[in-house]
This record gives sequence, structure tokens and C-alpha cells, in this order.
Amino acid sequence: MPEPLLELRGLRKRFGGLTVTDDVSLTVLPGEIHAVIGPNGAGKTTLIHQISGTLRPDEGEVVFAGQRVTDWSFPRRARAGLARSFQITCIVPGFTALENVALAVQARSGSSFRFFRPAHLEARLNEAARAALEGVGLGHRAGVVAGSMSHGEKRQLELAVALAMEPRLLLLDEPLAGAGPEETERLVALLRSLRQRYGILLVEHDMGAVFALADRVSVLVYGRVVITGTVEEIRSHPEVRSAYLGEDEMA
Ligand SMILES: Nc1ncnc2c1ncn2[C@@H]1O[C@H](COP(=O)(O)OP(=O)(O)OP(=O)(O)O)[C@@H](O)[C@H]1O
Repeated sequence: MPEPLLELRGLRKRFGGLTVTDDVSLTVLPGEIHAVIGPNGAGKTTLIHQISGTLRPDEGEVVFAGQRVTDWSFPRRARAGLARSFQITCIVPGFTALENVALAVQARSGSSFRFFRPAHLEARLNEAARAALEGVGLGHRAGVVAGSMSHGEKRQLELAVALAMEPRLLLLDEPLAGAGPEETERLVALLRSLRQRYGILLVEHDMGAVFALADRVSVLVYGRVVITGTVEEIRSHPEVRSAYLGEDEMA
């Protein structure tokens, strides 16, 4: 078994009297897609926040690439290769796709935002941004203003922004939300193509996509992991079938 890229050890988070993350332990291996599923309010997004560093757990540890990062800030984790794909709201609608990704490349390279840059730097920035766009199948849309793109394309762009940060692990919170059937198909193919290069922790409600993509699945209920297993194990688990997913989604 390879060394996990991400390891959560006994994470616990309370909001007032409510325990939203309850002793969660799981791993993501290099090249693995580990999906976290569960009913609304189960604590999936709160878990992602604790991994990315926007929320501190009350107890437990987050270990990334062998380092204990529990006390690290969000930017420090991002620089170390833990990239969270943000909701579309992080995209600047008036900028082109290329400009949006170039901003992320610049953030990654640590230089401050400057409107007037030497031409050779600008060329390097654009080259890296273009490569990230190619990686998500948006190379031909580089010059298009983000605000005029389709929902699915914005999702692809959001992924390109995350990839521009040169991550080792991608945290994806409902990447298929709001996508139509064709867009979903395209995005699932894209995520599948990324899996070998990155570890992926995927939170997603679309069970068809989860079962098509995931190497392992953890089911979260009231903040607790009730089972972690392969897609087949999850599909055939009687409690999961009846209580958490709905029979129709398992067909
Ligand atoms: N900052 C907060 N303060 C208090 N309660 C919170 C806070 N954030 C989340 N919660 C509560 O924690 C629980 C888990 O929320 P969370 O958004 O993590 O669930 P989820 O599994 O992502 O849900 P969904 O599938 O609907 O997105 C919910 O009951 C929510 O109301």
C-alpha cells in the first residue's frame, strides 16, 4: 500500500452543541479518487473546510504528504499542493479564461499582482496558463470572457485555476452541481483523465458520477464515517442502500 497523500486522523468539529465532524479518519492515496457521500447536512463541506484550512478542527490531525498541516493556514496548505476547487464565484467574469488562470499562476509563483510586467514574464505566465487550460480541454476558449461561458465550461475553468496552483491533491466540492447531462458526461471524463496525476477527494451528490469515478467511497452520516469501501461494497451495503442513498440511485 503506498503512503497516503492525505490522512485524516480522528477529526472532530463542533458548532455549539452540534457535532458536525465526529471522529473522521480516512486516507487518499496518490492517484486515487476517494469520494465522500452522504445526505444533506451530513458534514461533507465542513470536512472539506478542515482539510483546506479554512476551518480548524477541535480535535484530530490533518496529515498531507507526510506533514502534519493541522495548524497551517489555507494559503500555506495551497502552496504545499493542497488545492481546493472553488465554486464558480471565484472566477472573475470580466476576465478571459486565460487571464483568470494567469492570475492563479501568478499567485502560485508568489509575485504580487502588477498590471505592467516585463514581456518575457508575461509570456511565461500565459504559457503556464494556456497549459492548464489545455489540461481541462479549454485551450480553444482561452480568449473567451469567463462570464459568457456555459456553466460546464465555468466548471472546467474552475478546475484549470486549481490545476494552475500545481497541486498534488484536489479537493472537489460538488464539481458537477448544476451541470446538465452532456456537461456532466464531459466533466466526468475530465475528472477521470486527472485521476492518475493527482489524488482527488470528491464530494458529490451525483451517485452515477461517484460510482463511475471513485476508487473508494466513504459514507458520512451525522458527521461520522459509517463505511468506507469500494464502489461494489458501497452499492451492496444494505444499510447504505435503504437509508442514505435511496434504492433508485443505486440501480
Ligand atoms: N458555521 C456553522 N455554524 C453552525 N452550524 C454549521 C456551520 N456550518 C455548518 N453547520 C451545520 O453543520 C451541519 C453540516 O453542514 P455541511 O454544510 O458540512 O453539510 P453537507 O454534508 O456539506 O451538506 P450539503 O450536502 O447540503 O451541502 C449542518 O447541520 C449545518 O447546518
